[in-house]
Amino acid sequence: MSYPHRRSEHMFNDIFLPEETLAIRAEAREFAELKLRPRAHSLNTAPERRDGFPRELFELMSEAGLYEIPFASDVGGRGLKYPTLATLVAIEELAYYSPGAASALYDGQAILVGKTLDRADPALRQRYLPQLVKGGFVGAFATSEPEASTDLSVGSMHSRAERVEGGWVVNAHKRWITNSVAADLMLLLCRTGDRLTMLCVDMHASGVSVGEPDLKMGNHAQLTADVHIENVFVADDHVVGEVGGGLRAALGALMLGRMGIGAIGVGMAQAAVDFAVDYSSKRKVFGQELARFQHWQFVFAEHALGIESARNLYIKAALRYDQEGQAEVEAAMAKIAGSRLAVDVARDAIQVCGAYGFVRELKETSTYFPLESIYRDAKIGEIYEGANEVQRWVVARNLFGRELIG
Ligand SMILES: CC(C)(COP(=O)(O)OP(=O)(O)OC[C@H]1O[C@@H](n2cnc3c(N)ncnc32)[C@H](O)[C@@H]1OP(=O)(O)O)[C@@H](O)C(=O)NCCC(=O)NCCSC(=O)CCS(=O)O
Repeated sequence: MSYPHRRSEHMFNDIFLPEETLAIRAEAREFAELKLRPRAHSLNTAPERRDGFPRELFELMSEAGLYEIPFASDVGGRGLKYPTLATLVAIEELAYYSPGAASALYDGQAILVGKTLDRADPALRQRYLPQLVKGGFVGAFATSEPEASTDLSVGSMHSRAERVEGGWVVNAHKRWITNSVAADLMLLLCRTGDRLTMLCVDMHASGVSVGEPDLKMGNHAQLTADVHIENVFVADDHVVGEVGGGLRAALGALMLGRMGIGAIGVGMAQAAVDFAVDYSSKRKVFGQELARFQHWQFVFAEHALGIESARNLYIKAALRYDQEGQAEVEAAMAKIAGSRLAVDVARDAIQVCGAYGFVRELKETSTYFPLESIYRDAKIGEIYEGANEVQRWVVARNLFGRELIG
């Protein structure tokens, strides 16, 4: 396919972003154009397979230094002043071509795994984070279970670790675990008595097994699978944070992950708008271009407004986090706005493009079309890393107060 002009070039001004963030956007965009774009169609449409982990892309991302962006220089990172902001801008650029790859290889690897390790105790952090920054291992972040995901309370969690001398013996069954088919290390949330604890588990230990990847509606580049852990020993020095502090560790990382989902939604929405605006500016019906119909002008003007708002929201969430170390409400809002926008834009973009929106590959001309996969990929944003209903709850309890809302 021929790629459309990016409307964000003249519609969105990064005027208040620091120079370092602008440089990261340019760098990530160049990487996405050169390395991701040629692989995007296959990544976004090939069905999930156990041997389908996009290792080549993972290695290209490592070589390009993309995993250095979120971290401080003592672990080999860039040592940026606004690392979260830079990370989110990079994730938006990756998601423009492949939301699934952006989600698995950046949100999952760099944010959920990387940022959790970043806040682990110094020895564990130094042991693993420099390796992650160099692309030395694939990580997985495991909170969800067959019957626990939105509700991560102790009562709903079945995975558990029992105290033994020098550490813990773990028995667990986790579900929807991103990157697990290729993971070397997994951060596991489990019960330790009446509290939850996060443990760092060697995925090559005997007793760890990973199922076949799930066949999902979208995000095919993001492989998820069940993980079973039977009587695996985890030493005390592989507890992430404090014993009993696992939910705090998980929710702290998920808060950043939710900003990432917001940025992914913006990248997808921008890609869909760019394609649809190009198409509707050229395609004639009843003697005039689709874009001349006021209906479509209003629809896409609303979506331009939505992109402007959602992009500014994730930027604000990241900036606040970089300055104050907390941005729970902004992260929740950024996730809702970006993920909802992606679904809405993808639906309307397909509608205006008709069959050229619905098709994945036109056989007559061997041409690929992007909207079909964007529509499929968009839906999960409203669900994972804390369903949008939970995000509304987070906003509401800040609005009304915990005494009333809980
Ligand atoms: C539904 C919830 C919002 C309910 O939360 P709770 O009221 O049960 O929890 P809190 O009392 O608010 O907090 C518990 C604990 O965590 C600490 N905490 C909370 N927020 C933060 C934060 N932003 N940063 C750091 N720490 C935080 C808080 O201080 C408490 O610590 P202590 O107990 O005092 O030590 C909540 O349960 C929720 O958000 N649920 C959704 C869970 C979720 O996102 N599930 C998705 C799982 S992962 C996934 O989808 C796939 C990932 S993928 O592969 O991409």
